[in-house]
Amino acid sequence: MGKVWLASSSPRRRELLEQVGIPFEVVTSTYEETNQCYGSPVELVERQAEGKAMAASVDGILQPVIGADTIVAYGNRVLGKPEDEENARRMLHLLSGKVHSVITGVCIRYGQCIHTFHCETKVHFYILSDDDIDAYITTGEPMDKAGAYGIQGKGALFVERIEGSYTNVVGLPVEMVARKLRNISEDKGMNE
Ligand SMILES: Cc1cn([C@H]2C[C@H](O)[C@@H](COP(=O)(O)OP(=O)(O)OP(=O)(O)O)O2)c(=O)[nH]c1=O
Repeated sequence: MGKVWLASSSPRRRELLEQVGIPFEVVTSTYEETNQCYGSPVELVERQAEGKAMAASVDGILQPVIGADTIVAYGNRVLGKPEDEENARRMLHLLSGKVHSVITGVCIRYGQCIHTFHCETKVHFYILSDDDIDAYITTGEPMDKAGAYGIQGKGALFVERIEGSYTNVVGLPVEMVARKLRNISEDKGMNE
């Protein structure tokens, strides 16, 4: 199948593909994200993942193009990346001592075919003090991450346990992606 094209500016998604040895190139996507939830959180992330994959500047290529979108869902609230430090503080207060979901939508566009799926991980947070939250915000780590924390960084100290995929929380469920890519390439082989 050769290299996949990753329509993402997220360093985490690159690192995850590198970690498991999936060869890739990064391409830019002109898709404008929204956290307006017109349907369920799953519909939102899947639609945004499709938008990112479809808006990647790779017309006519024969390799798979991957777009992904990660959000935090708590009750009926959808948390994307915080707009500012105050917003990050509010998000972390909301998640303190509670269980939330991290949902990543993934779209793999391959020729005329679009394969869209999602992965959900439940994350249990310890109770966080105001001091914990303030100290964390000064690290700058929350600002480019959905839900205002990074499980792969200092945010790990907030997490009591997770149920489901760890890589999904970091931004790309690579175990699902690898399996889907293998299925896609096997189907393609059979159809040739
Ligand atoms: C919950 C959580 C999220 N995140 C990150 C993963 C995603 O990069 C980010 C959510 O933002 P996204 O909009 O999914 O992705 P992005 O804007 O970083 O990259 P692109 O749209 O170009 O693909 O939050 C972590 O790194 N660690 C975590 O623990």
